[in-house]
Amino acid sequence: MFVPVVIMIAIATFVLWFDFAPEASRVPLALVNFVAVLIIACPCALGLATPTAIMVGTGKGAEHGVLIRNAEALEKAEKVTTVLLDKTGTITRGEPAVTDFLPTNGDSVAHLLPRLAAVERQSEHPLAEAVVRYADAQGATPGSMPVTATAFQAYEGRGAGATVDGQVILLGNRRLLSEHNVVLSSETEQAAAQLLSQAKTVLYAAIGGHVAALIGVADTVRESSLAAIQALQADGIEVVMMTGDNQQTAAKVAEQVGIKRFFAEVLPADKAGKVKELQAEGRVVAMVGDGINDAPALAQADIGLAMGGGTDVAMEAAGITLMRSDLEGVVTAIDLSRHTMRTIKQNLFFAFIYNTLGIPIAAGLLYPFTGWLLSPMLAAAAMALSSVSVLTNSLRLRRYKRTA
Ligand SMILES: Nc1ncnc2c1ncn2[C@@H]1O[C@H](COP(=O)(O)OP(=O)(O)OP(=O)(O)O)[C@@H](O)[C@H]1O
Ligand SMILES: [Cu+]
Repeated sequence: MFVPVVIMIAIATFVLWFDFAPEASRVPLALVNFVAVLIIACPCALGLATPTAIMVGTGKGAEHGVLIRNAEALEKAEKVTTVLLDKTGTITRGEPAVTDFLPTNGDSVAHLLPRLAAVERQSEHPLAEAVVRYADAQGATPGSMPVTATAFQAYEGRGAGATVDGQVILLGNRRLLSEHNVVLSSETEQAAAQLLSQAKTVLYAAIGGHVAALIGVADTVRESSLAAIQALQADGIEVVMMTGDNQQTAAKVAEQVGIKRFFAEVLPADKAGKVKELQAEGRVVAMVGDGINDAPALAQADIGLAMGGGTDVAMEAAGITLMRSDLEGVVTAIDLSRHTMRTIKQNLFFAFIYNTLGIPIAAGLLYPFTGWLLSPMLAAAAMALSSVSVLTNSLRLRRYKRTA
């Protein structure tokens, strides 16, 4: 579009000068102005406008621990209206630790713990690791035979199960037990409610179809989470939380960090669906997560941000990786995107104004009134100047400091 129009203007310039200029000088004048139009119209500044700003912006991001893998993420971040945060490992540290171990039917801890740990040793879930770590720290009864679990089964988003000493052991959330028709006594319910009220995750262990223990697991909220979430909200961005954890624990954590809307008990397979739901409400969604099961949601979101300490799968699915592993990076990414996009708009203006003002002058439009003509040399200088101003403007981004 641009090129044919410029060529047409150049040809028109030639023809008009040829027709209207004095006989003697009409060929050189027509030729010189023809060339001047072509030179001033050279869109090199236009071509530099976006990539230079993106380059400087990306470098600036890296300096602040925000690794931008694709330019598209940087361009889109300014349009984000909703930030969807995974709970575990994103808002919280993702270092769960067992704080309570409550046998519920008379079995001793020494009897239960090695059996439950044997099941969890075969699971890769962070909560399973917490149970194993706890069991190891308690020192499984010395001299006793190591317990082995067979027929291990992982229940996605619910827990795990295996057979130990010929008995089926189930370990996971409430849903896992309900699905296996294990009923809870009212005392057990109360003990669980007590743990839940402390923002702990409760794991229910059933042996042979009966509840045998409750395990309380705590994961602390990162110190920086609250401030980052408040900064986003102050910017008019809605912050939503999503987790596979239970309703009560989710509500507690959300409350601690000032989040009003959250989705709890979301199965791993449904996480991407939640992103779609928000997008269907007309929101531009940035998803922040760390786990393997966050990857589809990260890919579905308009921008995916992965925690640097998280899984490789998450980082691969995300356009941006936060090296400092805290939510500050989300604020920086969005703020940086705004600055970069503003720079790009200014650049396009600079590039465009040179061309649009330059072309008519080069064509000799002002000649009849002022006697002004743009020699090809000046045209070349003007063109170079537009590129220089675009570059200088992009380099201004190097002084970027986060404002929020
Ligand atoms: N190996 C396991 N052992 C015990 N409980 C488990 C196990 N795997 C899953 N669960 C239970 O299922 C729930 C959901 O697990 P899921 O992996 O979907 O999310 P999450 O780890 O709780 O957190 P988030 O979604 O915030 O990253 C856990 O909160 C836990 O109660
Ligand atoms: Cu040029």
